[in-house]
Amino acid sequence: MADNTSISYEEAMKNCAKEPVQAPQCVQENGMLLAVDIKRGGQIIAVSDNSDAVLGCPCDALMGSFLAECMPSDFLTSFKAADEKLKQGSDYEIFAWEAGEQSFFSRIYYSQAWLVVETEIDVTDPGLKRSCYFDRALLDISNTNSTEQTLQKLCRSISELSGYERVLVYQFDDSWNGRVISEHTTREDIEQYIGLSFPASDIPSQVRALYHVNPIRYIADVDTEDAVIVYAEELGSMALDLSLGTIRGKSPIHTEYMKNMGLQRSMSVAIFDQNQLWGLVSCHGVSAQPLSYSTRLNIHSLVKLAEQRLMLQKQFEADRFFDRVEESRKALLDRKREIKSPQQLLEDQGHFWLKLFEAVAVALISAQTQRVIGEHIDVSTLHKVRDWLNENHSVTGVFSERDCRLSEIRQAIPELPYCGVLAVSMPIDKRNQGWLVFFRVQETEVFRWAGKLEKGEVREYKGRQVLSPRHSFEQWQQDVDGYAPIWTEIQIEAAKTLAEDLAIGASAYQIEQLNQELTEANQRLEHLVHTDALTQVWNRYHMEQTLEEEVKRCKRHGRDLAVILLDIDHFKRVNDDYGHDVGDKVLKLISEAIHQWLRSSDVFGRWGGEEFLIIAPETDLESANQLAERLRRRLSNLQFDKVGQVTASFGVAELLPSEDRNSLVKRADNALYQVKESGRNSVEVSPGK
Ligand SMILES: Nc1nc2c(ncn2[C@@H]2O[C@H](COP(=O)(O)OP(=O)(O)OP(=O)(O)O)[C@@H](O)[C@H]2O)c(=O)[nH]1
Repeated sequence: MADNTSISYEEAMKNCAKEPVQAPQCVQENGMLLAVDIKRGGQIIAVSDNSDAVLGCPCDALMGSFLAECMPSDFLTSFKAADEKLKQGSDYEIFAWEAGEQSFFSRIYYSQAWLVVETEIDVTDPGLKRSCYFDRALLDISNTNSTEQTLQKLCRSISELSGYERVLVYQFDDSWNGRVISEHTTREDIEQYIGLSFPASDIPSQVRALYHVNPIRYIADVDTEDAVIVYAEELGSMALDLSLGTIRGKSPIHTEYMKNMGLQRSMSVAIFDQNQLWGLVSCHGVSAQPLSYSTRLNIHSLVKLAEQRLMLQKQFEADRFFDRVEESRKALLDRKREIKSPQQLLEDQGHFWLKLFEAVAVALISAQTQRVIGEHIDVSTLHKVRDWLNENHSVTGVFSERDCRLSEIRQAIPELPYCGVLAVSMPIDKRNQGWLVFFRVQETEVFRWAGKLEKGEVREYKGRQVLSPRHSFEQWQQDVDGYAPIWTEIQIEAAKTLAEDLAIGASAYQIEQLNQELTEANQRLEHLVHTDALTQVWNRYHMEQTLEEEVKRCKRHGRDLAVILLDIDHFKRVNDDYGHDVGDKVLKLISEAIHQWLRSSDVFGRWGGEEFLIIAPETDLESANQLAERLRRRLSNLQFDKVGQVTASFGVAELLPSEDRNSLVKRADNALYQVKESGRNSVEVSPGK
């Protein structure tokens, strides 16, 4: 992200990435190295030329001899145990040993078939009461409650423990620029880097890769010459891989970089988040001062403790976030409340989600639904978003984007004013995939860089263009547009969970809708089964059932029950003279009229053709007779379009204690027949009780 686009800069970056980050044939002079051939019984095949200064034994004397012959017994005992552990699979082992008055630390590891032994004298760190500091530091760090606090304590503790004048923590961004998020300095004249960003090129990829192998890099003193490793003659041009070591030689470019920064010594320790390089603790010293191996181990322990605290705090933050997500889920899936449509659920929860996801708009887009909470987005744009998501991301069901300039969705839908998009599919059904989509606006990201990578800082090194170590760490500010804040893993996970819940909500709602439709269909069916299609009064089936019930009820309670059977007179003529349609209309009008003239307790239905039945509960024969007479008169007074007057004949019967419904209707029918026989438009009563 550095402000450099020139070809020479990019080439130089690439060349830098090829550059080894160590001088392979050297070790720093604070320790000595020897390598042995295990197959040849531990014969020494490489020795650094400072062996005399560290072990008191010159290089020539060690070369070709066997470990068992030239190393003291205390070393050999510890070495044996450590070597066993290496054989069991550990990458490296360390152990302390003594010879005469002197204490030593050795670190052993394999470089291909050779076993490498690095040894340092255990110097006493001047002015430090290490154990007390270390214990205090452990307590301090383990009692911290926030990332900021943890890192502050870590920087301060390391500085106190080691005497480094500046200890800082870089956190990497997704482009591997390191931002200084915590810093402790011991002197006022030490420049502060807090808040500044160091470009990715300062810690290139091969350096970052090395931290995965060996999380500590220690430069004892930039000004001392490294010791050269001498190899046994028969090995020709071999080179040991010292990646697992701590005293590997300084790369000239790194040395120069440190000098430009005004540093005499440094140590950096990687901080990991689940095997991902999260950041670096970088310790800077402006004066030469030895740092014992054991203090370096202590610093590593503190970093490991802080790493645990950071991850715990991160988990705690994630838990808090998920607690809020859970709150929302409960509301979405609350079975006690009425079942709501997905749109209603979005309306209920949308504003809460906007805060939770730091978004400006959230939309639910499916074939049936387009609903947005927050900033307005028009429907046609929402359709395009859905179509684009269906076409490009329906398989994974997730799409997240933060970069305006690279965003495929922005290129496909230029009118979409957002560059931050997080979309998760709602698995309602495969053909009709719905999407829950969050939108963020672009924000200006401010970088305060420590120094500027200028074209002029590309230079020739070993015949090719490389980046020159920077001379200037002077601050400059760069405002980078075109990004929305990054969508974090937990936000993506939470969005997926909420979309699944919404999909469940949508299904429940669909089922509820279907149930309602089914109930309505059943009601319609019930109506059809019991109603006469032409006149919309009860049909014969219903009338028979009702009469059966009424007969039973009236007998049980000893109540009266009467029926009136009526038949329209000469109805055939109506059909013949005016047509069937007119006949139908007359039947409908007569039904409507009689229905209106009856009491609500009377049951009126079509018995067949132009014949109708009235069931009159709680009605004796005389009352039924009067009712029939009243109906006959009112009917004969009606005037029908084209047809004019229409009359009907009535047969009345009351329920006798001994009879059933068939007999009751039969007697009414007989009475009706008599009316028809004797001239029509009259009422005849079957003899009563
Ligand atoms: N338009 C129409 N006519 C019907 C319907 N149901 C029965 N009819 C007619 O009603 C007439 C009944 O004729 P008939 O049984 O001879 O009796 P009528 O002409 O009414 O004479 P009487 O009952 O003796 O007074 C027939 O022409 C049937 O076709 C119907 O749903 N619509």
